[in-house]
Amino acid sequence: MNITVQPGALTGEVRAPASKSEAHRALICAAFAPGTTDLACSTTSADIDATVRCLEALGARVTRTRVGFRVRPVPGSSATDNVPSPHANATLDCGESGSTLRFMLPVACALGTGASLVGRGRLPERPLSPLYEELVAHGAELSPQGQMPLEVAGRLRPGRYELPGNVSSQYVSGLLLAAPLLRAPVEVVVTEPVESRPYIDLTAYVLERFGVEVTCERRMPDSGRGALAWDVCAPNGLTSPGSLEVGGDWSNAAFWFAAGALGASGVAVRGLDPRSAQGDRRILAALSLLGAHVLRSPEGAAVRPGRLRGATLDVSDCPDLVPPLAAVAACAEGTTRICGAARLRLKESDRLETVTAALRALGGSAAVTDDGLVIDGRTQLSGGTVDAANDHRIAMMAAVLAARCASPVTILGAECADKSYPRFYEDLTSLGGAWQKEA
Ligand SMILES: O=C(O)C1=C[C@@H](OP(=O)(O)O)[C@@H](O)[C@H](O)C1
Ligand SMILES: C=C(OP(=O)(O)O)C(=O)O
Repeated sequence: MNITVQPGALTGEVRAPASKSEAHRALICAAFAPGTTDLACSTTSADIDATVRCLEALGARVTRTRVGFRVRPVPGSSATDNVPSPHANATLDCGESGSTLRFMLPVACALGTGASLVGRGRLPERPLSPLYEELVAHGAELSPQGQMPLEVAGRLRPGRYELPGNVSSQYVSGLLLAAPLLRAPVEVVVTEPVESRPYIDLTAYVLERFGVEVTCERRMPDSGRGALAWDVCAPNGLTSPGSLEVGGDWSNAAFWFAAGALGASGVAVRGLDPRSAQGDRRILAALSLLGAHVLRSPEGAAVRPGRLRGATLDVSDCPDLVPPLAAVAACAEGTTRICGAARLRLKESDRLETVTAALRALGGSAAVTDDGLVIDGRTQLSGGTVDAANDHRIAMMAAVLAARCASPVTILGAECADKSYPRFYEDLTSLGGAWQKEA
């Protein structure tokens, strides 16, 4: 689907969709915790649905309720023995979701009943190394990397796992989510710098809601290179909290906050926890640094335009904020340097290239550096055609940039927003955005 968004400021208030990062983690824990878990999760998305599909293929029963999901665990996850016995050799369809693949792979290895992981789009090309090698070193038998289906056999052993901190935090989260299934101590040692660290903390936070203690301490190994070590010991596996709320999604709300900074009288997003474990709530601090006016509330926040000026932004802990931040930087006076973003090359698209291409297509000025972007701001952009490159965050970035364009913005492949935010264009309309589908 190609759409054209008319120039014009957005204004008003929307409710944030449910956090996809929290939903993946809560669904996986619930699928292996004895008893029924009710997850309050107001919306779903293609990525969340991919995790649901994988858990159902293993034997969990997940139903959509009025408020979210009811999860009945994989057979065998009972209060007495709690030894899951999933469907053997299940096909786990991860769709295009990197989180689903990187979380379900260690989980499938820990279950030890064989599985076949499949996926689409850019997913088969997205890296698994060195998680792959660590899994093999601990008893998993995996078909060659880089091709799907990825066949899983063998059974993972507990113990000490070592990973670098600069490829994907999803590797660490996947091992932590698999650890309670092993019933013996698991230690994940991650060499610094540990990028996307808030996502690992979010995993620990959700595991703790399911009765699993996760500790983290800093180590200084003989090599002199610092490391963080996460320890999980869950001899009794997971315990369902009965019900759990999935918070609003700060990563997706960030597009509306960017629209507020680029607009006329501001945009508010409600349904966001100001104390959320999601690292992307730092969007507010970053927009303040760029000169926007931020008003926090217990329910979320509102952002109004200010005198926007360039800044240096280190995004190593919040890579998903780059598209909305780049949109604001493109309209801020002076130069913005985004650093700590090398990993953006490994997302749904090579996001350093696709953000740059999108800004240039709309008349902005941006260039890729070794670990990020340099953006020179303009007060107004021209408008034009952006290829979303099958990347939801590029489509949403282009849509909010229409606020500062002189002529319309056409987005090719705009439907990819469904990956994390199927209601995005409806919410755009409710904020006064005018758009139509192209024939
Ligand atoms: O664990 C998660 O939920 C995520 C971790 C991050 O990935 P990396 O750790 O690979 O940067 C982030 O970009 C992704 O959208 C979601
Ligand atoms: C990179 C993302 O997700 P995933 O890695 O789960 O595909 C994203 O949502 O921007």
